[in-house]
Amino acid sequence: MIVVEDVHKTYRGGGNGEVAAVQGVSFRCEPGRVFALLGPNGSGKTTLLRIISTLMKADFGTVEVAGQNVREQGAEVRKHLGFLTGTAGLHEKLSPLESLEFFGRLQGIKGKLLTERISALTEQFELGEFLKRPSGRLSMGQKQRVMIARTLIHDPGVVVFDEATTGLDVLAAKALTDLIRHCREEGKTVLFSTHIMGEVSMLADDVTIFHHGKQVYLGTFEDLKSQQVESTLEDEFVRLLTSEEVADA
Ligand SMILES: Nc1ncnc2c1ncn2[C@@H]1O[C@H](COP(=O)(O)OP(=O)(O)OP(=O)(O)O)[C@@H](O)[C@H]1O
Repeated sequence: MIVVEDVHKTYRGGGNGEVAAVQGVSFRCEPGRVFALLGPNGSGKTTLLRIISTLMKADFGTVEVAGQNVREQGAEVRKHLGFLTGTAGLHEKLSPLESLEFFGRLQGIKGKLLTERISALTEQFELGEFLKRPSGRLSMGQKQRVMIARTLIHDPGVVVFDEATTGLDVLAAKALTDLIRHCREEGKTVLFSTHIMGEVSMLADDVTIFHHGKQVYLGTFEDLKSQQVESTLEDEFVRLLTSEEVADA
């Protein structure tokens, strides 16, 4: 479970003055459901996901992951959470096996348990053929599978994907969408960000739409569809964004 309550974050300094990236956001992601954070570029998605993943602190508001407060119990939160971003990379010289061992140890897993986790993930993501090859010599799709396995090494109950399909071809993107469905079947809490409505309609049970750091929609995907005014969901997404701009003006 992820509970986000009235979170605010403003970037200060850096030459561009103040940027109010997240402005009073609240929602709840339930176990066994997939929650999508949909928004255009610069709407605050990454900022919020970094706060949820303990990589950044909010100015105001609270976030709980698996019942733990991200500000006060960061280490505990990280035990329950896997975080994958589209910009994540692998150390070129380390093999997938070495990466998995390294990240497993970082999560406090060792010995027989670590060996068992690595062999389960090797099977699930078909890493066997290149498990000991330096990562610099893997294809994009192979690297992506290793990064997913690395994210899941500690079998987290909560999984967060930040624009994780960016730059992937259809097969690699499909592997990721299959994984998201698999996580839901296993009863995990899944939160993913995207700027693509098609990914939301393929995967999400619940959705919030971000614009300029504020929520212009929060509810189930079914309700979004049933309240739709425009003929396509893509047009409905644009309508929700532009009506918020009009309201702000
Ligand atoms: N470190 C930073 N310093 C100053 N401003 C920042 C910083 N990081 C992000 N911003 C600004 O905060 C706003 C929200 O950015 P964020 O990256 O959270 O959005 P996003 O929805 O993830 O965008 P994208 O889809 O392009 O990745 C943007 O206006 C961005 O320029």
